[in-house]
Amino acid sequence: MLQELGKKAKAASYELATLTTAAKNNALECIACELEHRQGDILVANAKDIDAGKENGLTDALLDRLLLTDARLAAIIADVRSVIALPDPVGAESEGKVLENGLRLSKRRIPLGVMGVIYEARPNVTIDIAALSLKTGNAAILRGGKETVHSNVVLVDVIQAALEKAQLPKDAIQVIADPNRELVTALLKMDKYVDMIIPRGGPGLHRLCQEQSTIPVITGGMGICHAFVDASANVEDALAIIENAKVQRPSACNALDTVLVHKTIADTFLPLLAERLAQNNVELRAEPKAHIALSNVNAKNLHVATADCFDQEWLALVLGVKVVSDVEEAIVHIREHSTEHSDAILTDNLTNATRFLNAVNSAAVYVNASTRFTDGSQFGLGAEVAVSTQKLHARGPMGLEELTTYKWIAIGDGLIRP
Ligand SMILES: NC(=O)C1=CN([C@@H]2O[C@H](COP(=O)(O)OP(=O)(O)OC[C@H]3O[C@@H](n4cnc5c(N)ncnc54)[C@H](OP(=O)(O)O)[C@@H]3O)[C@@H](O)[C@H]2O)C=CC1
Ligand SMILES: N[C@@H](CCC(=O)OP(=O)(O)O)C(=O)O
Repeated sequence: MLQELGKKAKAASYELATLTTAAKNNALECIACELEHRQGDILVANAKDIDAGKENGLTDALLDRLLLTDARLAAIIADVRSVIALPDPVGAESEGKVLENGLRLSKRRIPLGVMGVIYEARPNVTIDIAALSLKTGNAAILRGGKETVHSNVVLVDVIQAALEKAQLPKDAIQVIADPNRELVTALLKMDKYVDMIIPRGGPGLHRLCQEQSTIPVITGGMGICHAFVDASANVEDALAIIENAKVQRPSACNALDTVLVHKTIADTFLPLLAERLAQNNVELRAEPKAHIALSNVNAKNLHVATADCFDQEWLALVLGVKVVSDVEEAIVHIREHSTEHSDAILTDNLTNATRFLNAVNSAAVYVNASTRFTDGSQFGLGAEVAVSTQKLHARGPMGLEELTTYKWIAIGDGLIRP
């Protein structure tokens, strides 16, 4: 079954690679219209996933990730239309030159081919990946989280119906509906048909891909994200940024996990932070110095940090807190504990901001802004296929450009190499 999926995806990818931008945009508009038209079916399927999720004891955060509503569907449709409005990177020529022998050379941007994407139980991701893949002339085989299988089957059915209306191969976007994990492992070996594997998920999934994949992998990895509050930070701004980064959507990979506070402001800043976060029921896990700074505060959610606290991606309303001597100690801590996803410095000191930007090598490094911005839509990329936490060939939110590669175009006139 999987081999058949791969074969069809490969065949579709050859056709997609030569489409005009207008044809691809037309297909995306058909998808937007079909999503509007089939809204009822989609919400019914999603309700089945939600009911099953509740029966299986999914947490509120995971149920929220799974849920579709009228408003969320409208936002998904708007995202498809924003991808239509973006420039198509495919076909762009660069580095054009004529060699002394007359050979005319240039680089032309082309699709990757077929992408295998394994991702969490979030139905909007299905549409995001499909839209970005189609706009870049790629085919995709999708394997979303098992909890979202009803939603994904209907969403891919909607996409395929729209592709047929647009007279494009429906196999451009296919779904693995069987939740058996052995199929994921089998997908990782389909190098004959699949050009790139993109796993969005936790360490178990990444280990599996590292050990089993015979196909290049771009990892959308977990985020252990930090904010360093420097001595010169604007207190009100710092409190608002930390609150946003921790509370606005704690289950996301770009949510904050650890706050590092400069020792000279620890006694004043930490009680204010504890008070602010208590209003949002955030639990603090404080290392000894931070715990002392909080000792006079009636912090009902305060706990002593255990050894592994600073290597946790909480995905919940929990925050590690530590006092550091200066920006250098903050950088050392981040190098040791960060997953190189998103890290921030909150400061009014230009020298320290510059030092942090140069020394911290995460996919997104922020000055005086929330780590929650690491997102394709927020970065103006329309959507994202994943937030890459590796160095090759893409980093951070992967939009259209990151789903392409290039080939050299060489035009001669009967030229031979002497
Ligand atoms: N950087 C990024 O782009 C993103 C990162 N994340 C990260 O993902 C994690 C949370 O998502 P969560 O859903 O819990 O992630 P999981 O890793 O548990 O699941 C993600 C997907 O991988 C599959 N999977 C996981 N382990 C295996 C395995 N051993 N064999 C086969 N398939 C496997 C799951 O399948 P199944 O359905 O069977 O469980 C699911 O489809 C966090 O760490 C978060 O930071 C999340 C979104 C985006
Ligand atoms: N794109 C996201 C971040 C990645 C994401 O979807 O995370 P998750 O909540 O783990 O599925 C956002 O910030 O909106």
